[in-house]
Amino acid sequence: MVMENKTSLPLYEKIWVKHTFSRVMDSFTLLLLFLLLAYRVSSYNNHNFSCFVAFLCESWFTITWITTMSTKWTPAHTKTFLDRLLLRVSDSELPALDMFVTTADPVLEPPIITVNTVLSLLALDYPANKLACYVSDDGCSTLTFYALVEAAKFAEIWVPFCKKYNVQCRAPFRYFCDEAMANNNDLPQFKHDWLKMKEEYEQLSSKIENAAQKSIPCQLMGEFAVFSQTQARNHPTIIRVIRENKGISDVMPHIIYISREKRPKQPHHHKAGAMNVLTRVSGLMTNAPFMLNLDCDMYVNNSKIVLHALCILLDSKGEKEVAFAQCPQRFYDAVKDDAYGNQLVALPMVSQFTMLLV
Ligand SMILES: O=c1ccn([C@@H]2O[C@H](COP(=O)(O)OP(=O)(O)O[C@H]3O[C@H](CO)[C@@H](O)[C@H](O)[C@H]3O)[C@@H](O)[C@H]2O)c(=O)[nH]1
Ligand SMILES: [Mn+2]
Repeated sequence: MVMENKTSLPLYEKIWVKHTFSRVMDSFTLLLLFLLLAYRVSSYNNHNFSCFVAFLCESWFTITWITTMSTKWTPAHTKTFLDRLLLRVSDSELPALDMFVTTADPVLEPPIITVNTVLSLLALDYPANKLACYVSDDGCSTLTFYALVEAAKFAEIWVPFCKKYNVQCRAPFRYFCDEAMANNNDLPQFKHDWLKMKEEYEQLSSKIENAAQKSIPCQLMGEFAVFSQTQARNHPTIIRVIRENKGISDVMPHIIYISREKRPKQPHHHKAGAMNVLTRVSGLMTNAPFMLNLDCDMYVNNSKIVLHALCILLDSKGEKEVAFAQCPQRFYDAVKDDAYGNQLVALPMVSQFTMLLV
């Protein structure tokens, strides 16, 4: 018997979920929809306007139904094998990664939220010298820049703390929400470090909060001077390296602030425009073969997420077939009963219910 070479084992596996019953039901529903449309066409009468409107609405519903169904047709769980990846690729061989965070408005998207997103990225379980975090600020906000400069200082203690105690959720505002976290580690030093870290985070929050209360968040001198002649929608490009990684022993990744050029009559193409600039600037500065993108109101809740994604992207099959890996989104601080439907829980239920009405 030949022992299987450990380095040739797949790095991920797709586990298909069986759902024959719901497939049969969905196919039946689709058949009913087509029959209904066929009936509308066959009984079409030029003078019956309501019949025409009904036909249009039902056609639209059928298209929406098919689109929704196609996303649920072949559900699968993806299982990744981190141990196999780490056997195959050593720390020094792991590829570099450029991480992009976009923010657009310091009022609608408070900088403390963006700061938490950035902190969760800086503390990822991945060699820090391979990581660069780029923040695109479409609001060209002194406050956002100030918050990032302060966050970079806090990160110098936050990142080692997360790694030392293997913290799972590395966005401090979520981590410190749960007092139980203070007691879930038996190391004698932990409680002391936890309290200190909480205090430091509260100081960072209040610094940013105080700066937000002022019309000018801080003195526009030194690295802030560049903001003295800018307007949110009329300014040249600003690129600032907030923190530079100093090599293999440094635990902090690069942090780069970018506010792309904006002119009043020039279309900026929203997030797509920002992403375009991020890829161009990072292409010149670090040019990593992989990119990770988060909105400013998201955070990483699994510190090994990059390794999981690499299991898919570096796998011999995945390498050829997969262009990107995306995590399912989970929502925090949702409004009771999801009144605005943000969590997309209601959509499948509504489409089933509408079917009943049809
Ligand atoms: O001119 C802009 C407008 C938006 N954004 C950023 O783009 C992201 C998403 O914008 P948002 O208005 O929050 O859209 P959402 O509907 O909440 O986001 C979802 O939908 C977007 C597309 O509509 C996707 O790009 C997002 O990834 C997805 O989370 C945020 O980080 C914004 O800061 C910019 O950088 N520049
Ligand atoms: Mn959003």
